This record gives sequence, structure tokens and C-alpha cells, in this order.
Amino acid sequence: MIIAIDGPAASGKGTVARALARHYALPYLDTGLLYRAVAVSLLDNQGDSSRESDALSACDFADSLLSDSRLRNEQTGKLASEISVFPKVRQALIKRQRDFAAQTGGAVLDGRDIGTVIVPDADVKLFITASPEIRAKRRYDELVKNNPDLTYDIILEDIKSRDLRDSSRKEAPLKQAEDADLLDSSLLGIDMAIERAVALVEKQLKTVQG
Ligand SMILES: Nc1ncnc2c1ncn2[C@@H]1O[C@H](COP(=O)(O)OP(=O)(O)O)[C@@H](O)[C@H]1O
Ligand SMILES: Nc1ccn([C@@H]2O[C@H](COP(=O)(O)OP(=O)(O)O)[C@@H](O)[C@H]2O)c(=O)n1
Repeated sequence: MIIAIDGPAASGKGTVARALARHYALPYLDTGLLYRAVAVSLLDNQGDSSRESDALSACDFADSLLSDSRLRNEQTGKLASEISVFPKVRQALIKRQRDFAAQTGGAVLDGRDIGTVIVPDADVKLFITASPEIRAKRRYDELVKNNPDLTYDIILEDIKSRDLRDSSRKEAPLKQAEDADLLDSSLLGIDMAIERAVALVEKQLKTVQG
């Protein structure tokens, strides 16, 4: 079974995706980490983020970079959003994501274009969202521990500009697939969001199995 989860920044997609992976004993891939790794690799190469050729060279990163703590910074999220508009960058990361999805038994993947571009024939598709203010609060609480200079307003601005860039780009924009169920987690705690997600997965599986 392949479960595709998409949604905007800090909507809780990773939290739900990890829980579904545990629930159904499936491997999980956070595809945002790949774009974040390209961003950090570009910085390490002293590349220019406005040049597609520099961003493409940065796609050739070592796997060890995927566990680099710099990947979690909000600045890295912003840079990842900037380089992810480039078609050549998206193309360079497709095979890795599709190979992961195609493994025996299936997988859970989360990102922006999983249900629309990476695995459009996924068995289950969810689109997870929450209001920008609630997402900013969640991301702020998550990051302020390691970065006391951070402010809620900076994070809210960043989330709004990332939403706009991600959903208005030409190549694989962030959008709900027609056959995805919407899960708005704004007023749900983590446990309730996971419970709703499992219920939606079960509903979609029943529809597939007739
Ligand atoms: N339903 C929820 N209620 C409260 N906090 C949540 C909820 N879902 C996720 N979080 C928290 O919000 C932050 C962002 O969640 P995450 O799953 O990483 O989002 P995403 O993968 O969409 O960026 C994390 O600190 C997570 O623990
Ligand atoms: N499948 C994906 C995943 C991420 N991305 C880009 O990578 C950036 C970082 O993704 P992420 O999933 O790590 O971001 P958060 O939702 O964790 O904040 C996003 O803002 C997108 O621009 C993408 O274009 N396609």
C-alpha cells in the first residue's frame, strides 16, 4: 500500500505520516528533507540560489547530509522552497522518491507533490492543512528551543511566503490532488489528527476494495 501525504509547511504532515507508517508497518520518506539537503549542499558549495545550474549541481549530495542538523532550520526551509521551483532540481529527485514508493509492501511519503506527481496512482491520498497562524505557532514552538532569537512573526512571514511560492510555481505546485481527502488539523491535537487520518485511510481502502 502506498500512502501519499501532501500539505503546506508545519501542517503536521510528518507527524501524521510517521504515525501511519508505524500503524501500517510501512517505511516512511520525508521528501522535504531531500529538497532541504539540496539547499544545504548549495550553501556548502557557495552556489547561487537563483541559478538553476548551481542548484542542480547541489542535487549530487552525500546521503550523510540527510541527518545534518542544519536541515531543520527555517532558513533552510526557505532556501529549499526557492530551489524547488527549478524543474531540473525536481527531475533530479524524482527517481529516488519513486524507487522508495515502489518497494515491496509499499511506503508512506510526504511532501508537496506526492499525490499529484510522484505517485499519482497511490492507494491512499491525504492533504493535511491548518491555518497559517496555527502552523506558525507550531513551528515557532518547535524551533525556538534551539534558536532563542527567533520570533513568531518571522516564522509566520516565512510560512506565508513559502505557501505562496510553493503553490504558485509552474512545476509540481502544492495543491490537493482531486482524489485526496482533506484533513484540517487546526483544531485537532496530535492524537486526534492521527485518529482522523487512520479513519480516512480505512475509508479510502474500502472504496478501492469496493
Ligand atoms: N495536530 C497537531 N497539534 C499540535 N501540534 C502539532 C500537530 N501536528 C503536528 N504538530 C507539531 O507541529 C510541528 C510541525 O509538525 P510536522 O509534522 O513536522 O509538520 P510538517 O511535516 O507538515 O512540516 C511539530 O512540532 C509537531 O509536533
Ligand atoms: N515533495 C516536496 C517536498 C518539499 N518541497 C519543497 O521543500 C520545502 C521544504 O519542505 P519540507 O516538507 O521540509 O517543509 P516543512 O513542511 O517541514 O516546513 C518546501 O517549502 C517545498 O518548497 C517540494 O517542493 N516538494
